[in-house]
Amino acid sequence: MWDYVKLVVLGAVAVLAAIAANYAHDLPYMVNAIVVMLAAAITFVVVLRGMDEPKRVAINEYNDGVVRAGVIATAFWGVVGFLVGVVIAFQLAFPALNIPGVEGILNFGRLRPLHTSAVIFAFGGNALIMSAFYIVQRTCATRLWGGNLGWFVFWGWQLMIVLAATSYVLGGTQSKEYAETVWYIDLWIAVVWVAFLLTFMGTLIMRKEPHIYVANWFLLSMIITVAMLHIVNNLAVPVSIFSSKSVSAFGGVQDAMTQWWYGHNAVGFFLTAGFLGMMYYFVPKQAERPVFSYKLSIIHFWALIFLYIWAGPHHLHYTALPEWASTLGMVFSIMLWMPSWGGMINGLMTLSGAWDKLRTDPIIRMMVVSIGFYGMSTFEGPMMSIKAVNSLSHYTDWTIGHVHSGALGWNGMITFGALYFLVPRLWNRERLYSLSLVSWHFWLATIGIVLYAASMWVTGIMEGLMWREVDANGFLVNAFADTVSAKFPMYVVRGLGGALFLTGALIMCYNLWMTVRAQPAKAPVNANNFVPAE
Ligand code: HEM
Ligand code: HEM
Ligand SMILES: [Cu+2]
Repeated sequence: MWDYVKLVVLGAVAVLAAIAANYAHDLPYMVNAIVVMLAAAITFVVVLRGMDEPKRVAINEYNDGVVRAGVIATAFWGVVGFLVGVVIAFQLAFPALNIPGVEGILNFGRLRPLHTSAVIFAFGGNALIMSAFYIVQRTCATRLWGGNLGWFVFWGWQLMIVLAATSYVLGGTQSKEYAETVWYIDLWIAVVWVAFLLTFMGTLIMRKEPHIYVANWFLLSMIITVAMLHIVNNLAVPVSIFSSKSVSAFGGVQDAMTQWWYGHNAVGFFLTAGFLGMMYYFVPKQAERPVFSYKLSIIHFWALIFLYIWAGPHHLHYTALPEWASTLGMVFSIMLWMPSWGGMINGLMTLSGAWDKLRTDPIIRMMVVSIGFYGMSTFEGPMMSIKAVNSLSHYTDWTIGHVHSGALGWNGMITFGALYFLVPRLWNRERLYSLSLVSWHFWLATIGIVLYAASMWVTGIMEGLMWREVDANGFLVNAFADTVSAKFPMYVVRGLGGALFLTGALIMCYNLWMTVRAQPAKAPVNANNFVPAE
């Protein structure tokens, strides 16, 4: 019966999407409608073919299939996102790479949001979803709640990524940074995200373990806050149901403030709180030590979520924003330094008594460097939020360097650590294929990040100073183009740093692939964790 309902819904969606494609006002809308039509049609066939198959029941407590899929998606989108990053880095160094014939699709302006969304939402998002599903099952000692809802979240998220990517390159955007997706994709994100919340909450409620481990607090706060930020920032009225264009519910400085309330907390909850959830689970596991101070982790949690939400105005210093709001953002950002370092210390000190592992275990080394970069970027951030500093750093590459020491160092490295931790366990392998390849990855990534961050500090401070320089009569000394040409060598260095980082990620993919293919399986396994129902 349920399968018939699904078929009717999917069939209807496919037909409606075809009609929408026919009436489309613009190209991104039409292509998106065709993608939806194909996705619905493929799902229709999958459901239809599955109808005759005997239903199976789980014997194993955990639903690991969806986590395995998440691991593959994380690695895949990571490589795609880093590759686009390297391309746009070289486009900035060599403008000729904005190739004339395909300029409308592959120029810097179209590829930049493709990069940011690919790394944050496709790579980071899949990393968060799969770790949340893994961690919540382990720490609650129960199977993921909601039957196939976890799979809906997984595939719904991949569909979102494909829709976003195809619309960006064709010019579909609502021009809000990190929230470029047009209105109907935003609606879909809300649906998938609520399903994610339900799966996670349902599992927490069904838990067999009385205590809720702190990693789950971080993950849950991430899911709830992102839902709130996403919905408010994307409030808009579509121009037509057949158009990708919409009009924002906010205007002027209110629009800017809402956007940076969103943008800052996307960093605070998506790229920080969620990844801290990963840290609080995977670091103690890999180190085989308990969290250094559980009490500190609770203080860290409440202080972090209370302070983060107020700091958004530091993105709008010296704009039309009222002075008091800007000062408020600055003060909360500076206070934020403390819980951030509390978390860093808690992560690092978890290794106390196991420091020797730094020599023997390249995965721990990766996690430690990740926490180190977390500490560094959460020191740099509060400093940049001070108005006097921001008047130099804002609009310069210093911001870009700050972003990537957080993104590559913290988010990238902790995710790599988690992937190395998970693959042997999820595929029942004795060990990773090669630890020396992990070491190679570690060094390539670390050197890549250092090249990236250092070159951006140099260009950032240099261009900030050049923009300020005035002669004795008060006239500006440098034209904007002078700063651009002065930055050229450093842009090449940044591109090379990115290429090293990407190479490391490719080595990781090979290593993980060989772990699954070539390593002996552990004692008897029932790969699917399923048996026939009778
Ligand atoms: C191979 C690795 C990477 C390279 C080469 C790279 C390169 C770039 C480049 C060239 C830009 C545009 C800078 C500009 O407009 O001046 C950029 C922006 C950005 N990238 Fe990356 N990136 C990489 C990885 C990542 C990762 C892993 C993340 C996040 C998890 C990330 C997040 C961002 C963000 C948020 C921006 C926008 C920054 C802003 O507007 O201030 N990148 N990246
Ligand atoms: C205590 C923690 C942090 C504070 C107070 C902070 C503060 C800041 C400040 C002041 C800016 C520059 C705003 C501007 O001049 O436009 C900024 C930009 C940014 N930061 Fe942080 N930061 C922190 C941590 C992080 C971390 C850990 C990450 C990444 C994982 C990160 C990602 C970003 C991004 C993506 C931007 C660029 C936004 C844009 O203009 O597109 N921040 N941050
Ligand atoms: Cu911010």
